[in-house]
Amino acid sequence: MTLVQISDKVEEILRCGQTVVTLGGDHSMSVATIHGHAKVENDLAIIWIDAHPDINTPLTSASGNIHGMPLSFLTKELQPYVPKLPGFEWLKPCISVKDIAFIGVRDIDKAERYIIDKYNITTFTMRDIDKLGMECVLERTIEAINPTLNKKIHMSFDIDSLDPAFAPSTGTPVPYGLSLREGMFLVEEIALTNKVTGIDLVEINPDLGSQRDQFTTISAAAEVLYAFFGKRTKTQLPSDYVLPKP
Ligand SMILES: NC(=[NH2+])NCCC[C@H](N)C(=O)O
Repeated sequence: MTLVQISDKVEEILRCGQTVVTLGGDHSMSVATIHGHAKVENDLAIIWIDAHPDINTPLTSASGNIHGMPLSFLTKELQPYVPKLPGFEWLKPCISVKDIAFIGVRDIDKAERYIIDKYNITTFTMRDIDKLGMECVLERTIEAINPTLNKKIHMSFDIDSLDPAFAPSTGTPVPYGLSLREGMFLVEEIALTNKVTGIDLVEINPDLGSQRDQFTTISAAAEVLYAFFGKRTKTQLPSDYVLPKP
């Protein structure tokens, strides 16, 4: 599927009143999913859970990889710095710097640091998470980008936000990331806002690493989704349960 087709499909599903979950694959996919989401919700909050802020422009990226740039294409304020790329004519910048929050970032390029500082983009690094705890990080995130919860939320979860011990099969792993339980708790809490209508789960690459790495990564991705959709660890008791007596 091309990016335009993904954008149209996301829009179509949302217009039917459904929540969209997209699995990837390269994080550049979020250019399309957020674009499609914003066609339906013109005021959208973005929670970007990732080791990287992915806000390089084509002119600042050292790698040239589009997966490090999606937010620069989407953000209105950055358009003076983003050259028009062939094949991207359909793309309308649709979000604002004030609507983005980064959680879990720990590998920030120079230009990305400049952009985050210049526009004061809400950012919680691993150190912030260590200091504040995840519950507080999410509270502050909501306070910063969606204080009255009047906006719908797009949650973009890059599997490399997790520590490579939990998600080794990914293209750009960065050490000292979220534990799987921190990631699950974060998405459980985000789900409780009842505002999420779009979810990306990206950068899962089963071609990388050993069979065990692949299994670990895919299991972690599944746990994140289960956590979001409410699989609780609480045991369900049948209403007629009786504690046995000797
Ligand atoms: N979606 C990702 N895995 N992004 C990694 C980006 C790494 C680096 N900052 C770059 O721009 O190339």
